Amino acid sequence: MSPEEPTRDPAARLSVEGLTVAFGGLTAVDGVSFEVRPGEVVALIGPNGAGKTTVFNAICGLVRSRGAIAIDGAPAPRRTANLRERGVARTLQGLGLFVGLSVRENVLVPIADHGDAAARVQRRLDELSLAALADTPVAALSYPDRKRVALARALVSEPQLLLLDEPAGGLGADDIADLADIVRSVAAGGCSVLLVEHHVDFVMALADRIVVLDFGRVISRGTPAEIRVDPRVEEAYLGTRVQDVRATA
Ligand SMILES: Nc1ncnc2c1ncn2[C@@H]1O[C@H](COP(=O)(O)OP(=O)(O)OP(=O)(O)O)[C@@H](O)[C@H]1O
Repeated sequence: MSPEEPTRDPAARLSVEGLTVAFGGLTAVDGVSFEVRPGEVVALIGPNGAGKTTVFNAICGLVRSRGAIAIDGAPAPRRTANLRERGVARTLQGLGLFVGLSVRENVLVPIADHGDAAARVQRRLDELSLAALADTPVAALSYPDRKRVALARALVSEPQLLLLDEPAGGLGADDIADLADIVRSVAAGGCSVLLVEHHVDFVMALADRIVVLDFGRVISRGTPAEIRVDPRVEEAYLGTRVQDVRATA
């Protein structure tokens, strides 16, 4: 296994090449390259501060970057507002929900001007077991329920590329298992998924491929089975998460 990017796939849904992001004197992301193919689940993992969220933010045009980011072979839009038109949706670590609005109103936001919006919203509410909470204000929901609302809101626009920032964070084992099922079914429908995640068991069970970052650079890439036995990953984590990685082997 090598941290080098394999030959570029012209059919990649997301292609990131030589991505570099600097904040003042700090190079937070340094020459990162990877691809996500249609229907594939790719996870970005790495220790705190490795640059994972910055890669996401660069893909979404939220930070200035160098290098090339392409969606379906064409340069990614530089403005977040245009991502949806290109079939991209993301969830945020902070969820970004309108807590005074109901579940249904929150999920409606991205497609409010579509003629079939109500039916599409209902379908996502059913799929994510949120129908019984449809008219409840988000402020009254538990954190796991709020996370499902954020996922429903991302899915309602029927994205071709779904970016998930720490989707398992703050969830218990049952909710994580449900989440893995939902992500698998989204990918089985052809949507590509890129996720940033600290929950190693979740990643190992779900991802087709993993890209490991440390200090802004790709230090390893491969299947979960390859990542588990890579000494470079162990060295980067230097602690309990490596034991987690091994425990699932
Ligand atoms: N807006 C910013 N201004 C300055 N430095 C930043 C900014 N955003 C991130 N950084 C720095 O860039 C580096 C990468 O941060 P980033 O949040 O991408 O890491 P991460 O791998 O997502 O970490 P975590 O797992 O803790 O969320 C860190 O050193 C961080 O302090």
